[in-house]
Amino acid sequence: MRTRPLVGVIACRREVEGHPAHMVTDKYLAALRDYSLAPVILPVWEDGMERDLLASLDGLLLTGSYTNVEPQRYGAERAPENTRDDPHRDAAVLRLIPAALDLGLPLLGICRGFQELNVVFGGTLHQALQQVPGRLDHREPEGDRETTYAPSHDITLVPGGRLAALYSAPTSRVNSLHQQGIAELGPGLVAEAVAPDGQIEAISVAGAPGFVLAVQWHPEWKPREHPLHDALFLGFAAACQAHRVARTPQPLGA
Ligand SMILES: N[C@@H](CCC(=O)NCCCC(=O)O)C(=O)O
Repeated sequence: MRTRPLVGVIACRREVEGHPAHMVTDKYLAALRDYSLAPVILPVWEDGMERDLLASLDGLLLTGSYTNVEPQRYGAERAPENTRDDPHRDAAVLRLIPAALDLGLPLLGICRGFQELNVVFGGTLHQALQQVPGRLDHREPEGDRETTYAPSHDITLVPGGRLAALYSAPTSRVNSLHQQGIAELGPGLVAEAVAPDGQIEAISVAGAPGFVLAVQWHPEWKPREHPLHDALFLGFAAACQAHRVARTPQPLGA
């Protein structure tokens, strides 16, 4: 009897040894495992298989990536600083998100995944926050992984929001490894946390019945050591577990 909820994890398209490949860095998969979730890597195809894939899953994780959503997806000209694309992922995720929401699947977006949710809802992105007057430089600090994923700026949670319902403190301090960020928030999305410079750092979908949250930072980095990251994954895991129970036929008389 399967006990762990299955969570789809979107891949990035890469080339490995000259072959097209699908890639997910291990920390996303390890974080799901550490919260008793079973990760399933989802290929980034455009063949309409998303509903078949999602129908057997209990959650969807949209990971970060060093690539960016192509600017034409939100009607912008490419900025010179915007040099890394993944059109396969763009095409796949822009189909996966509506399908997951339609199925009522718990959804957690991280960094690029956060930006993807905004673009799917018709929002736009700053392509180089460090060039935007009044914005901090949100790019990752120089150093080893412990340095780059260490908390680097504060966030303030929006009182009464979905994120605040998971984590009671009004502020936290999060890591920051992104050059892009929300410019215009997509219609139907709700800001859940902001940085000191006003940059939106967490969003949810207005009226979504279940767990649908996306964050600009990286909670998958040692989540058990950071109370807010831990609260996010505990909330996501509980939602995926509830989805699995609801999907699993109960024996008569149970
Ligand atoms: N490319 C976008 C999103 C940044 C992002 O997802 N970074 C991920 C770093 C690698 C990882 O931890 O997965 C931007 O620059 O804003």
